Amino acid sequence: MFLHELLEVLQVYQTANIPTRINITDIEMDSRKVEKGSLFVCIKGFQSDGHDFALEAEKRGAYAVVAEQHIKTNLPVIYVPSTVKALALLADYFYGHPSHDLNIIGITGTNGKTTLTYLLNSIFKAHGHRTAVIGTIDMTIINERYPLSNTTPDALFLHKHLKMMKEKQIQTVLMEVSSHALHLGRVFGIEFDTVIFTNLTQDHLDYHLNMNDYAYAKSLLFSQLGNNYKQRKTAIINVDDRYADVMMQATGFPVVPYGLSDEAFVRAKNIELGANDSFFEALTLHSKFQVHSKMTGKFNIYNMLAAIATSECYDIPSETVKNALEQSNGVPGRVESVKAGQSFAVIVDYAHTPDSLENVLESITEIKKCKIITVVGCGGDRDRTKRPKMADVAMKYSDYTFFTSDNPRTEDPKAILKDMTGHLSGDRFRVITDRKEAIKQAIWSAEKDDIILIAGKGHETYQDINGQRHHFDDREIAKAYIEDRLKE
Ligand SMILES: CC(=O)N[C@H]1[C@@H](OP(=O)(O)OP(=O)(O)OC[C@H]2O[C@@H](n3ccc(=O)[nH]c3=O)[C@H](O)[C@@H]2O)O[C@H](CO)[C@@H](O)[C@@H]1O[C@H](C)C(=O)N[C@@H](C)C(=O)N[C@H](CCC(=O)O)C(=O)O
Ligand SMILES: Nc1ncnc2c1ncn2[C@@H]1O[C@H](COP(=O)(O)OP(=O)(O)OP(=O)(O)O)[C@@H](O)[C@H]1O
Ligand SMILES: N[C@H](CCC[C@H](N)C(=O)O)C(=O)O
Ligand SMILES: [Mg+2]
Repeated sequence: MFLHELLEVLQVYQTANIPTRINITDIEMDSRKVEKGSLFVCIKGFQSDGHDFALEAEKRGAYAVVAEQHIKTNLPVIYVPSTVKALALLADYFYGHPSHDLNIIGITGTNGKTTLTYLLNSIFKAHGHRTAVIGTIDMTIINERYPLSNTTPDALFLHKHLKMMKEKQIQTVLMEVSSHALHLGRVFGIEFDTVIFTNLTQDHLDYHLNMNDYAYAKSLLFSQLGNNYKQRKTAIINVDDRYADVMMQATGFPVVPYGLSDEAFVRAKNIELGANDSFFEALTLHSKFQVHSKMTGKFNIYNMLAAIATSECYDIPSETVKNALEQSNGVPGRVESVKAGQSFAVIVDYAHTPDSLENVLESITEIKKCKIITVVGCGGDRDRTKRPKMADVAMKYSDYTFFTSDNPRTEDPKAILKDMTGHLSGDRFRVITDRKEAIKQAIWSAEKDDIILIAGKGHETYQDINGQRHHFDDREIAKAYIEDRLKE
């Protein structure tokens, strides 16, 4: 592809010093991946600055560089105001606008994104679509799984893999869109067809200045839905959330409000929440049907309503939606039971925010027969202000809590635990830094009909300590200790 085409994409017309007939064979944002013929885009990061690697890119054979500040190199340099946006636009063009030919459903919100991608994936598959999922657990293209290091990968990765999906005749892509991704322009240039807002509660206040700043980042998904009103696009919004209006105001496209209040176009009535299942009657503008799901918790009713609202926009028959929801076994690491024949329940859940922890504990409280024992920690290098709040939530609902490490990352685990528990007193909790030991003690302390909640790491199969990932799976560890105890 000639450089002049890419310059047009960036609307850079003063090209006197740039030989425009250079043939660009690849676009890279990481100097270590540059090969002969690449266009290297310098991105300012949190650890390093891509502008410092232009020389390395040149040595590796780059043909040109895109930068937002002055750099020294013998290569032609295209200066732009934002290299992040330039990267997204270039990638979109270079890979042939793949998002235009795919049905892309973007989901944002503090909690429920992964769950919703799974529910929608089941529904769209049942409707006969070839699907792909991009999110926290991995990227799945039909049945092939690819690990990801971010919930929402960078723009270069996204446009490249959307092209791959198009080549594999994927029709529908279900994609989690994190607030970091929106703020850092990772989804810039992606043509979404449907966008969904689940909810907004506290998280990531290490990154966003405050809740309004966080809400603004989320609203970008709605404002970036486009402005070609001839296209069929929809925003599906949880109308019960206090930030619903922020999302609604950000788009001019039709909004389908869902929730439990009367304003919702897609609602649930006669909700019954069981220990391992739930029942409700779904009411939409066009249909009414009953759902008996294997998932429980009021928050999962919201997730199912969002899935129903979305399906209706695609005219998926309610029978298909009902069957897919009823057959869904939920999501790995989300309210996942660990069973090895013990007389008490063990639930592993990914709740890592005050609100999700409260939701899951509230649901467990509704079904409890005896004590609730919680094992929970907070991740390092993340929002510190959520730590005491999560501890308070754990104490509010649990008879006994083991506070322990999550992923300490580069922080001292003891300092994280001090942030969580420094203000607590009494004898209803213990601090055990070693997560394995905390799980062991929780399992050995449980009595018949108690419920143990192991929160925070869900599906994760590692623990990040000082940048080193060690194999660690709450479900495996819990199961092993239950089996040990049963042998006694
Ligand atoms: C804070 C943040 O989002 N950081 C992301 C960022 O990394 P960074 O800014 O540290 O990058 P950097 O190492 O400084 O590098 C800057 C530039 O220099 C380039 N470089 C660097 C070294 C070199 O030798 N040559 C070179 O060219 C890099 O390729 C890059 O273009 O860019 C990386 C590549 O895209 C991301 O993987 C990384 O996410 C890190 C791992 C992360 O933890 N992010 C979290 C906060 C995050 O994004 N989370 C959300 C989910 C949140 C949620 O909703 O729960 C997510 O979407 O994952
Ligand atoms: N709609 C919801 N509202 C509130 N809490 C929820 C909702 N759905 C799930 N949860 C809780 O939040 C946890 C995380 O759910 P899920 O993984 O679906 O969210 P997510 O938005 O993908 O999170 P992340 O930002 O980490 O990717 C679950 O384990 C559950 O405890
Ligand atoms: N996507 C979230 C995941 C948090 C999971 C929790 N186990 C932790 O490590 O803090 C984040 O990066 O903040
Ligand atoms: Mg997720």
